Amino acid sequence: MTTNKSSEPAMGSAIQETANTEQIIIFDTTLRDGEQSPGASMNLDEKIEVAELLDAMGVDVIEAGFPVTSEGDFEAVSAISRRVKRASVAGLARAAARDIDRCAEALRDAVRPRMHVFISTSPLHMKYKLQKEPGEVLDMISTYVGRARNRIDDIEWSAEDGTRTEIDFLCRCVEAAIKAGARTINIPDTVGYTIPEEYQALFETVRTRVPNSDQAIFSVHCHNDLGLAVANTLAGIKGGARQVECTINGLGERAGNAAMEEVVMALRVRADALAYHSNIDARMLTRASKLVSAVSSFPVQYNKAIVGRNAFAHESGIHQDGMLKNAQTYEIMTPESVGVHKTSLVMGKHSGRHAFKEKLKELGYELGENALEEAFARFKDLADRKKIVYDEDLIALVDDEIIHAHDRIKLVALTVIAGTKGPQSAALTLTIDGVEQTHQATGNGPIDAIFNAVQALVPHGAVLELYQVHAVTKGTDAQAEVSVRLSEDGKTVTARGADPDTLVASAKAYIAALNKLVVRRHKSRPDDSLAG
Ligand SMILES: CC(=O)SCCNC(=O)CCNC(=O)[C@H](O)C(C)(C)COP(=O)(O)OP(=O)(O)OC[C@H]1O[C@@H](n2cnc3c(N)ncnc32)[C@H](O)[C@@H]1OP(=O)(O)O
Ligand SMILES: CC(C)C(=O)C(=O)O
Ligand SMILES: [Mn+2]
Repeated sequence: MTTNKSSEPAMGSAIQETANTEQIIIFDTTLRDGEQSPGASMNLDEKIEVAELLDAMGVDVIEAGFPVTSEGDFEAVSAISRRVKRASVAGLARAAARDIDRCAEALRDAVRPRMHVFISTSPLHMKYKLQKEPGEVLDMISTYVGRARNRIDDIEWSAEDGTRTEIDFLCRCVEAAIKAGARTINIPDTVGYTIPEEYQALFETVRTRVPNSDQAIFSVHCHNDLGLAVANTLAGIKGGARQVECTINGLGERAGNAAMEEVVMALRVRADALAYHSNIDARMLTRASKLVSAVSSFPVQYNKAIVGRNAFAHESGIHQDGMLKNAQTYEIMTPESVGVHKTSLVMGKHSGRHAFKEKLKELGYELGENALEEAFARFKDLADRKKIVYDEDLIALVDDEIIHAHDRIKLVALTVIAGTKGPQSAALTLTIDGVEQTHQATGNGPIDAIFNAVQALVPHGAVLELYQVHAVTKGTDAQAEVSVRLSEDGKTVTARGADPDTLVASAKAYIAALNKLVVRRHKSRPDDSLAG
């Protein structure tokens, strides 16, 4: 489906160049926090493939894993460190000697290694999880950030559960981390608890109150427990954060992390309101989404922003009409800008004439006004009965329309009683040369009953040589395509009928074959009457 891609910018929809805006560092944690999603484990080769794609698409920091957790994680971080040449490669470590030493070892071959040390700072986490006093945690920050810094220059420190931490204590922790050598300070919303205004204010306060805060880059790391991960991420940026931690498809613990594709495109599409940019090649977002979905076995929800299969699909007639006139009426970014080949105008029961006509044109059909109206009415009827109307369905429908426009026998109605308790019966109404006639017949099965009813209404001596059914498309609501071959006086005709109801398709096919036979007969016996 081709849509009119007007170059005229619509309000708020312009995709702007990023030259004069500040850069946001994109820290991808698909391979670490993303892999913490239950059931999302990836093997080594898969992780390497994802890391290479992240590197190619312009991710600044790739968090490759948590080396102390297992041999597999250690090997993944080591292997990715050897492969990735452009992005920084990060490994996670608790505030513990073994974690830090293992992490440094795993990052040994990285061109740009980063160690990410974390410890909880909220009263709840310190008391129940770590079972440590705040003073002990403060000391651990100094000790272990310092230990990490002795091994690697680029150290990030995270205040786990930062958004539920007392602000004075948080400021003291951040100050200690910077003093011990941390270059990046991450204040995660570990449990997805914060709201945008609060998160923005948190960054503003910490940056104002901590001495030497300008020596560090502040980072956001948001979880989606309340569905606010991306909103909070953007608020954190407004509060002064310049690094965003995110994952492809929003994969991550529980409800997931902020989705990279959403953050990147929010920055691009709303560059007028948010004066920042990332270095991500957005055209690779869809590919990355598909890869991560495949390797993690996590399906992408159909209506997922940016990368969901419906993100650029339109079914409603009014929207489709708008799209055909100017794509910006219903799209705030082009599908191409995120690597989707093109907008799709999905044909369904909400579609209108403009889209139907356009779709037929694309399939190679130019119908006159009357034929188009008739085909449209039949399409609506089909769409009412079928969830998705595929191109093949439309082709079957229009071919049927074109082929049968001049038929002398037409199907009007069919009611069949079938099931275990026979005999099966069919009540069939046809128009024969414009006159409506009905007959009820029984048979050995519903198809036999239908064919007997046809035989009664249009008596003929033709022999049924073939009856065959196949599905036009997939799914239990697929159209059945029935082929029927009849022979009479040495003449053989074959015809097809399609319908989601196999019995109706059978009746159509039989009637279509009779119509062809009538045409043949007509040539030798022009005055032949059809009705029985
Ligand atoms: C918010 C996040 O995403 S944090 C990252 C979460 N990711 C993971 O947990 C990855 C997988 N984890 C694992 O494989 C294991 O938990 C390991 C290897 C890390 C540790 O395993 P174990 O030694 O068996 O400890 P376990 O996981 O049961 O408990 C965690 C221990 O670490 C301590 N701990 C937790 N966080 C930290 C921290 N940041 N710094 C120091 N100690 C910490 C806990 O207090 C607890 O200590 P305890 O044994 O003295 O009570
Ligand atoms: C390890 C940290 C950064 C984390 O994932 C979180 O707090 O959510
Ligand atoms: Mn997290």
